[in-house]
Amino acid sequence: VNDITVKENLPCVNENVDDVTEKSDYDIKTENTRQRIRRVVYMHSREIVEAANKMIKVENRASLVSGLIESYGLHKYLRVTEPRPATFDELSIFHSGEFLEFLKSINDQDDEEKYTEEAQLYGLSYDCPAHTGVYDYVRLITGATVQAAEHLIDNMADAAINWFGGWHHGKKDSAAGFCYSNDIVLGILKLRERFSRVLYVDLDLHHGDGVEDAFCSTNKVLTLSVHKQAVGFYPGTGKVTDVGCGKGKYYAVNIPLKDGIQDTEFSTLVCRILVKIKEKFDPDVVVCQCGADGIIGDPMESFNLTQLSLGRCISTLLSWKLPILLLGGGGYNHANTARCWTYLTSIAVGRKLQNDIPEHKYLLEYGPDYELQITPGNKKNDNSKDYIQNLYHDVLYNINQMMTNTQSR
Ligand SMILES: CC1(C)CN(C2CCCC2)C(=O)N1c1ccccc1/C=C/C(=O)NO
Ligand SMILES: [Zn+2]
Repeated sequence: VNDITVKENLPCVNENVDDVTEKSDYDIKTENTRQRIRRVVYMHSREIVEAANKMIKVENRASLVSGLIESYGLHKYLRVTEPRPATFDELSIFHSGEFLEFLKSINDQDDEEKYTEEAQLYGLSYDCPAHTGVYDYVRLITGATVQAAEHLIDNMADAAINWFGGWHHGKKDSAAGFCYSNDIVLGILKLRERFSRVLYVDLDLHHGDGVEDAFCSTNKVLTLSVHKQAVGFYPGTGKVTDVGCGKGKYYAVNIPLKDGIQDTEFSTLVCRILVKIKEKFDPDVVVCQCGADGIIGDPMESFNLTQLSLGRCISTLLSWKLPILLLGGGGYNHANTARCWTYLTSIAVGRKLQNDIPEHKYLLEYGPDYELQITPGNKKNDNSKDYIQNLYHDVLYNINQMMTNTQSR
């Protein structure tokens, strides 16, 4: 699918492009021909949807996400790109050879034999089982994220989307938290081949520990994670005092929150912190993990967000006009996750969407309202005003300790 020619989409503009002031017809015409329509690469193929569908705990979610995006006709505004599997060597840029050899060895086994001693060693256990074909799955998902990054490096796109990626708990030598590899770390390492400073933003309900750990001692990658923090809640890391180490001290930023936070409070806090980080760190490229398990209706039953929160964060990041990589992640209410990522895709391409879910194969999954917009619940908000105020100041204090990009050069 080629990206649309400008004349076709004259009436619609990217909502982030500055408004055209009063101009003559000629100016408006030339203005529109010159107007930047964001080039958005969208990683998608039947093969990756089928592989992602098989992932336990998110069965069939991939079909819902890609089905809803197509039902709104958004693929007409996207550069749909078939992902290629990552090679063993590409995966070993971050993951250990032993871990990869193990994943390869169990790829063709059927499910029973997997809970061996060795499996436990690599983070695969009863509550994080590896299904048949797990190595093929890891190659495809990770290859898609790395390839999306390559499009940004080659300036083939202004934004790149891989809703099948975003597995932020993956460790160098083990699976963790249902992440069998860490596609995000490999995507960031790919971006670092070309970009000097990478900003990583993690909007998932859970702390992005795998990505933070991988880059905790460098000042070239700033990791920002906003997540739930509660006793016994996975993974348990990500306190506001967790700021990174060595040369990377103050280049890890954590925003730990309690249950019940809503759109306005969440997006105001995150966007104010993003603006401060932009000023101090001056990133060249952005990677954003858009995990949707903080949305109301998710079985995690924690935050009280709708897709508007993530939308406001993405709009802020897009307004910076930096190359940006958007990734998926958690999200266990599959219809709401599809609603969220379809909405974010529409912001990236600058198209407004009707609230009625279009007629398509999975329409029934969106009952009983059949609407795109998610309605906030009336959960108690455990985040007091004081807690949010103090948290904001603590986070700002940490950011101000960061050497400005000029000082640290
Ligand atoms: C098994 C699933 C992934 C699903 N789930 C819920 C929702 C639906 C059924 C119970 C969990 O708590 N999970 C987990 C179990 C152990 C460790 C981590 C996670 C989730 C990680 C995550 O989302 N990171 O972003
Ligand atoms: Zn999560």
